[in-house]
Parts: sequence; C-alpha cells; structure tokens
Amino acid sequence: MPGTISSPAVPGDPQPVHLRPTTALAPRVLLPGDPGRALALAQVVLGDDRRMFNHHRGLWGYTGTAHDGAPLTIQSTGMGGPSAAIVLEELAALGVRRAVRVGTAEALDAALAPGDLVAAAAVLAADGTSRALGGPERAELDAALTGALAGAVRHTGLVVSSDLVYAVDAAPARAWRAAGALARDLETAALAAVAARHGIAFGSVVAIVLDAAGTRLDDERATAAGEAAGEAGAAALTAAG
Ligand SMILES: O=P(O)(O)O[C@H]1O[C@H](CO)[C@@H](O)[C@H]1O
Ligand SMILES: O=c1cc[nH]c(=O)[nH]1
Repeated sequence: MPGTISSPAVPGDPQPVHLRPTTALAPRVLLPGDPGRALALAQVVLGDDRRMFNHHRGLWGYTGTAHDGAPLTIQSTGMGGPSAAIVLEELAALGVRRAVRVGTAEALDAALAPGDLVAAAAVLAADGTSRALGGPERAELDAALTGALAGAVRHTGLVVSSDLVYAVDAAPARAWRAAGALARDLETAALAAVAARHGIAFGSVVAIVLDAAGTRLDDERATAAGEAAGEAGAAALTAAG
C-alpha cells in the first residue's frame, strides 16, 4: 500500500527502524550508552576512514577500520534496557555477530574505586527488559570476550542491571551486594538477553563513575573512564578474534 513499508517478515528479526545506516556495518560492535562516548571512541579506535552512519533518535553510530585492520562499528544504545534492546535487535538484523558493551556503572562493592574498570563475567537480571525477553535471572557472558577483557582490567565478576539510576529503596542494592554483585548498570542484562536470542557473542565492561560511598567522578574523569572501557572493549574484540 502506498505510504507503508512491509512489516517484519519474522517476529524478533525486524527491519531496522530506529537505526538508519547509510553504509554497511561491521559484524563486531562496541556498544556505549552515551552517544558522546561513541563519537570519542570513533576518534580513538577507528582509522581515518571512519564515518557516522546513524544519528536517528540521537543514537550516534560510527563505522570504520580498527587498528587491527578489520572493520569495527560503534553504536550508542541510549540509556536503559528498552533502548538498548531495540538497538541490538536491529544490529542483529544488520548482521552483527559479536558485541561488547562499553559502559559506566555504580559500584556496589566498596573495594571498587572511581575510575576502575569491571569486566562482567555474568549479569544478574533485575531489570524489566531482560525478563520480558525471557532471559534468565543470571546470565553468563561470552567466555572468550570476558577472558580477553579480564586480562585488561582490574576486576572481573558479577554485575547487576536494574531499571533505576535514582533508587527509591536501598533494599535491592543490599541484596545484590549480598549476591556478590560488584557493580550496577542499566543495560548489560537486556543486551545479554537480546544477544542470546540471536547467538551474538556478548561481553560487557563498565567504568565505575560512582563508588559505594557515593563519591561521583567529575565529568572529565568520568569521560576518561568511559573511554578507557571503550578501548578495553576494542582490544578484547581483537584479542578474542
Ligand atoms: O554510560 P552508559 O553506558 O550510558 O551507562 C550508564 O550510564 C547511564 C546512567 O547514567 C545508564 O545508561 C547506565 O547504564
Ligand atoms: O547506573 C548508573 C551508571 C552510571 N552512573 C550512575 O549513576 N548510575
């Protein structure tokens, strides 16, 4: 019918709607939440052939050749599980096979210092999106990517994903800490659930921007920490080949 486009042929395998790529994408991708981090990483980990391929919905995406000579895409997911799930679902339809979230997070473990990087070996799903997708309460992330990240960062372990940055109740954080979670973000669990549905190898590394005592990094140091997570993610995609 004029003025319409064909609906997805296969439920769960949609035509990209929120991403509008203007060029082919790489089969491997870094997934920062923050579009600004996507731009900063594009300038650091991609060569001179880098180009922006998406700005629709403010989801800045870049693609080019990484320092290992292979194509690499960097796509921001926005904040929260629902946005992240949309983005990875559409990247799956666009052929992505390996993905690493390169994010920021709040520490639960008092041993973590602001600026520390944490590789998520596993994620506890305390968010609505991963549960709506039928994901497990606890998901293990890709062993090869996690192993490569673990070699580059100070902490590797359990991360939890929730739906609230501004919590209204301290009890959940106490329970996550008791379960051994080192840090909390919003997207790792949702991305793990989408990745599992599509057979995408998925890892996650997060920079601590708020410690367990409530000390928050200033903008400059938080930006640098997020970029360090991004560089660790790019190196892990190379190392885990
Ligand atoms: O810095 P990014 O990757 O966006 O990740 C974290 O920062 C946002 C909250 O400040 C949430 O998206 C959270 O998961
Ligand atoms: O979940 C998060 C991640 C980064 N910073 C926060 O304050 N919360």
